[in-house]
Amino acid sequence: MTWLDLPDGAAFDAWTLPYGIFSTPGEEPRVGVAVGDHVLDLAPLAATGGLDGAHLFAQPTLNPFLAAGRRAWDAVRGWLLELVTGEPHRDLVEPHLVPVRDVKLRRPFDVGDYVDFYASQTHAENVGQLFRPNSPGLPAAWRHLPIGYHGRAGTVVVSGTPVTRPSGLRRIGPPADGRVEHGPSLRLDIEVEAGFVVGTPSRLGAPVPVADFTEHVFGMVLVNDWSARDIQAFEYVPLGPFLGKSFATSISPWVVPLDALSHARVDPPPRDPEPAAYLRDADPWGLDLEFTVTWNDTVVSRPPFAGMYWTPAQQLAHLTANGASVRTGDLFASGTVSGPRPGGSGCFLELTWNGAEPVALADGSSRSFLEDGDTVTISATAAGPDDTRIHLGAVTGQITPPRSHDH
Ligand SMILES: O=C(O)/C=C/C(=O)CC(=O)CC(=O)O
Ligand SMILES: [Ca+2]
Ligand SMILES: [Mg+2]
Repeated sequence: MTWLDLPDGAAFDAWTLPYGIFSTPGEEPRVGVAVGDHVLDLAPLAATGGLDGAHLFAQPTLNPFLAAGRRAWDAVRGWLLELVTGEPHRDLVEPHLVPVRDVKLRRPFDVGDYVDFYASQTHAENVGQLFRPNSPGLPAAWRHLPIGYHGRAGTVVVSGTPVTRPSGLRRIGPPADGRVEHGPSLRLDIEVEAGFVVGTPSRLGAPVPVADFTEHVFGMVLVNDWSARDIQAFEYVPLGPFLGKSFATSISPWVVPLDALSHARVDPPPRDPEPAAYLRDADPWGLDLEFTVTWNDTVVSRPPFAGMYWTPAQQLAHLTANGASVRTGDLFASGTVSGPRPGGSGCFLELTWNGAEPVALADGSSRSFLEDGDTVTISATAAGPDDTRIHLGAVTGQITPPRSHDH
């Protein structure tokens, strides 16, 4: 279906066509589209190929293209699909393919507001048991609305950015001892999530109906919501996560357009109770995505996204239900993706049951939480055309030691 010579394996195919920001030595960062092991340099291709709006791609961020809206996104994707599938376009396209090994990938968009949800029932029940052993499993509101919190947009970093181990106040010893100390986190964790990127803004005072999701949301990134469990567990009552998560949130460099996920739509789980009218959808859909979590060189889990209780469209409807508006570049993440079966944990808190059941890595070592020098890579696939699975890229990060005066 494509004239491109694509490598086998984990690379993007000629259908996914994700957008990112890349630079080459001595040149300005600009918009690229990933295919195989190449990046398509969109601005000069659009200029020579006669596409309107080439200026949207000679930019150091995707925001102008995100703001251009659904009709522009559809037009550019249609044009790209035509170019990569039609052999006659080869001479036009080939001069604008840059080997991915020669480029530096940047944070793909300027993040407006960042919201993190809590949509996996398994994750909510597990964290409930571990953090609140004497309380009911799910919080009272959980089945009525998609619980979330506003996170820190300014510390959303692109894949590959080192993550410094945060320091903070945490309990030492049994809670009954009441000892609290300041120091480097001893329970540094990951959270596997899908992040949704807003293109078209909404108006202040005008909630976004569930059915309008695709008018506003451009696409998806992979998210690692790094979490310092000891700092979080001490600080979060009653206002929620603060310093335990705000030090860094990593996203993949490539934003996969929603249209590339059209074959991955699945029915969400049954709802009980029936949600309020503003959260109902005539045609509700979740996504069949499968994540893979690699800790150093060992695959430690494969969290499935299809069973997430609240859908991205319900999350956007909820986020705006009080009249709060969204802006171009806003990011909202699904919440930790943990499936009900063994091997599906989306964080190490659950995988190792708060350290009680360490995991063995391929090098013979074992882990409960992250150590300095550890690298975690989260990749994902989705159901694609013709029963294929498409690759959605990866988000990776390595832990660097705490700043020296924090010891
Ligand atoms: O249940 C809690 O107190 C905390 C839960 C989390 O840390 C998870 C969070 O950030 C939301 C999510 O990713 O699902
Ligand atoms: Ca999270
Ligand atoms: Mg975070």
